[in-house]
Amino acid sequence: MKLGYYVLAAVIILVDQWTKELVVRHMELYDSIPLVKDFLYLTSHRNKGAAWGMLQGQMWFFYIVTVIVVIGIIYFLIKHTKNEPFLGWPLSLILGGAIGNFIDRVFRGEVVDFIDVYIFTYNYPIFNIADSALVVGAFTIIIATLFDNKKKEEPINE
Ligand SMILES: CCC[C@@H]1OC(=O)[C@@H](C)C[C@H](C)CCCCC(=O)CCC[C@@H](CC)/C=C/C=C(\COC)CC[C@@H](O)[C@@H](O)C[C@H](O)CNC1=O
Repeated sequence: MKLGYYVLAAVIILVDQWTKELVVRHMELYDSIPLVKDFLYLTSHRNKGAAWGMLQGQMWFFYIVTVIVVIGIIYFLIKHTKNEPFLGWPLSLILGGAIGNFIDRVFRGEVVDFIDVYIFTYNYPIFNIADSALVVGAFTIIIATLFDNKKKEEPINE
């Protein structure tokens, strides 16, 4: 149970909450500031749901899922990072991201989003630092697990 993992999660939460506070304080809702024309904008947005605005307003569902995710990750960080050290930091990213959005859901009743990306003509749903940490953490674990399984399947060369 490395303290470093919790520090990483705490840093994610602080950066996430700080950026959301800046957006709430200095931007009107739906204000949009182009950072990179046709690609990256800072757009003040709110979401009462999950990814792609799914399950709008189902706050209790989100509270329960987040608490389960957080408890599961803390359990994993305590139990499993001894023999699988590579899992520690992606779990911390997910932990920080989940708590970051949880704080919004509890204190604002909605999540503050502001990272507005256009991939060619597709306007990807506006997200935030917490979402980024969640997705990076989740993908890292998926890929690491795939590689890990692949390694186990490879025949041992005599
Ligand atoms: C990142 C998970 C979403 C995040 O989950 C959370 O909080 C967790 C801790 C609690 C949820 C109740 C449970 C997760 C459900 C899993 C899920 O949803 C499948 C995701 C797949 C993934 C494959 C790539 C898409 C990702 C999309 C987006 C993020 O891309 C970077 C777009 C984000 C925008 O729609 C933005 O408005 C969302 C808003 O900020 C609230 N955020 C959440 O609900």
